[in-house]
Amino acid sequence: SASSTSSSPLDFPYVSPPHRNLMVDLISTVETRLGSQLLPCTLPPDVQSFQNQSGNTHGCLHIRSGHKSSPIDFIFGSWLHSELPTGEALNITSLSAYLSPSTDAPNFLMEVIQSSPTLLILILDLPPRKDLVLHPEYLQTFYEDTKLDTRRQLLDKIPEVKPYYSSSLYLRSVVSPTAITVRIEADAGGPGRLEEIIKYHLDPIAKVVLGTWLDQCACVKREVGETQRAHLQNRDKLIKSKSIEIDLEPNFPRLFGRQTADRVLGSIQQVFFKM
Ligand SMILES: C=CC1=C(C)/C(=C/C2=NC(=C3\c4[nH]c(Cc5[nH]c(C=O)c(C)c5CC)c(C)c4C(=O)[C@@H]3C(=O)OC)/[C@@H](CCC(=O)O)[C@@H]2C)NC1=O
Repeated sequence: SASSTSSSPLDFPYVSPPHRNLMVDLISTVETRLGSQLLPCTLPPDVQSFQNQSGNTHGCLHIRSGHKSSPIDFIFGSWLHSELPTGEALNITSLSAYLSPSTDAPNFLMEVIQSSPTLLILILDLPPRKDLVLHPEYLQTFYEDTKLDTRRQLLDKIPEVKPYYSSSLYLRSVVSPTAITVRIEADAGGPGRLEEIIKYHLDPIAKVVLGTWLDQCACVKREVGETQRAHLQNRDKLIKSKSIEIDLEPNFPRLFGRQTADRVLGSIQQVFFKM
């Protein structure tokens, strides 16, 4: 149906063209590949797009749940723009996909946080959904055989790329051994340098990681026993609530005011926990 292939209204208006093109390309790749398995976004319009009283902070959120028969739990894309008192702007763009307990394959996570024209943080990973020490075959299948670490090593070669350590030890524990968590400071090369790194390095690498997730995680049948499924359900629930707690709860009330933050977080929880 038309709704299954509708391009999402996420137009990422506040970021540079290479950054916008990357996000739009990734979302259209997901919608093309998985659109037939996804329900349309059912968030209220004032949650799909929201802003603070003074209108200097805007957010846009698009979440599509998978059909009951689909291994996709939901996929969300979002952008957040906040003008800082210094005149600079904070831009956060994200694309995440959560799989349902019918499969134990990894999820997909990408967050790009830009806090100045020359400083960008990239989190790009397939977060594991099973303990890698207890399940070495899981490490082999999703992280060794897919050669994901070569992408991380490629990025490492760029002089402006440095490791990024989230202030949250919990989030550091959630990502995979091949996770890309970097900060890119490109002030030396002038304003165009950061756009160049996004266009020629982040773009192709993000597309390979998403392609790996689509081919090896979202579209592959995995056998999950009853007890394993219950364990997965619990683990997924914990990660979802911790992500909201760490990502959103510290910032949303401050950025949007209590009323808007409560409305948006309430809607997110309804979709995340199928309430
Ligand atoms: C599962 C593994 C995860 C990892 C590894 C992870 C990483 C990080 N996210 C951060 C943030 C972040 N993300 C989003 C998008 C978003 N998140 C959710 C969650 O359900 C929804 C529903 C949406 C769409 C609305 C916003 C709005 C936002 C912030 O404001 C916050 C940030 O940038 O502050 C500067 C950072 C916080 C910790 C830190 O400062 O180090 C850190 C980099 N977040 C994970 O979930």
